[in-house]
Amino acid sequence: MTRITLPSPAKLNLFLHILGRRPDGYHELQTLFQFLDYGDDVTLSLTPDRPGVHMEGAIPGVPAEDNLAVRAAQALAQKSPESLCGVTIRIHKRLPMGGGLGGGSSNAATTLLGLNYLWGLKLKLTELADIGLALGADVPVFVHGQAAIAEGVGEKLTPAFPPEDWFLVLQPDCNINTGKIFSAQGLTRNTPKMTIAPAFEGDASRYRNDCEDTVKELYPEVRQSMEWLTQFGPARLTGTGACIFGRFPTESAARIIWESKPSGIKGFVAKGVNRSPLHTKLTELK
Ligand SMILES: C[C@@](CO)(OP(=O)(O)O)[C@H](O)COP(=O)(O)OP(=O)(O)OC[C@H]1O[C@@H](n2ccc(N)nc2=O)[C@H](O)[C@@H]1O
Ligand SMILES: Nc1ncnc2c1ncn2[C@@H]1O[C@H](COP(=O)(O)OP(=O)(O)O)[C@@H](O)[C@H]1O
Repeated sequence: MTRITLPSPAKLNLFLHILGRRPDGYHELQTLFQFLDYGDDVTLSLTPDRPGVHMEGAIPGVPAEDNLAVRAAQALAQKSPESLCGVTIRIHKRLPMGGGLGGGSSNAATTLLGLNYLWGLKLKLTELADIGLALGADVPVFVHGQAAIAEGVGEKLTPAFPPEDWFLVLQPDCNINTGKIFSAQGLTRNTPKMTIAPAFEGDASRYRNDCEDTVKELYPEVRQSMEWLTQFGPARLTGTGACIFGRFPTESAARIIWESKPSGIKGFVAKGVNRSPLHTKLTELK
């Protein structure tokens, strides 16, 4: 096979607690990741006549050399001593950038797994996750493809099995810089570490996103969307935002609210899944 198109799903942080700050300035987290059956598509085409890693169709605002998918392919190529044939990467982007849905990290993970397959490298998931961690804290969970509680800065993963509900995700019209949120003065940084059952049957009110108050204060667009969605039930921020989500037991319940949303706000309805659609697709191919 010389060409493959693979899903690159979104993630939600169903909760995100900040436990403290490390001496290097990074924050210790405890967060629950679940995937959505919605995301980008990544097409990888081997180019035997053209060595190197190339992008086809640029992503606005992201130079090819900074694209996490390109960087992932280059890092993977370095792992292999034998000469590999070139690759062209094309990304069909549906996920907003800087939305807290992990699109860039997911593109990197899909590229790592896809090229491991096309190049026949046979690296283990743990090896691919290590390569991915150097690109971003969220890459390893996408590489492993199982919903998980993440600790540390996101690298210590424990498989989790939260309910696979439906979500209405709203995309407030602002781009949030993760570093700005983590450096905010009023950010909660002392949430106690919890013991969490993998089935995650706990009382949801014990869990929250510690970035939420800071983000709502700095970005009124997020506060307004949150106020609107909260009319129908609890709404929460994913990652450091800007996207927020509400949870629903059925697709139709989520769609009814989606259809009544204020004009101008973007978003989508998707199902939460504990196994990444990327891994489901790769299993079908093998
Ligand atoms: C917090 C999460 C939860 O999923 O947010 P989202 O990116 O999804 O919104 C991620 O772990 C984000 O991880 P990652 O994607 O690696 O963060 P980056 O954008 O590289 O971080 C930008 C800056 O935020 C700060 N930062 C980031 C992560 C962390 N655990 N502690 C920090 O203090 C650091 O100053 C870092 O330089
Ligand atoms: N393939 C990519 N897709 C999206 N963003 C990318 C990509 N490669 C690099 N980036 C950069 O990573 C940043 C974070 O993007 P993304 O992972 O989509 O959001 P978040 O980390 O908030 O979930 C973007 O603002 C962009 O500059």
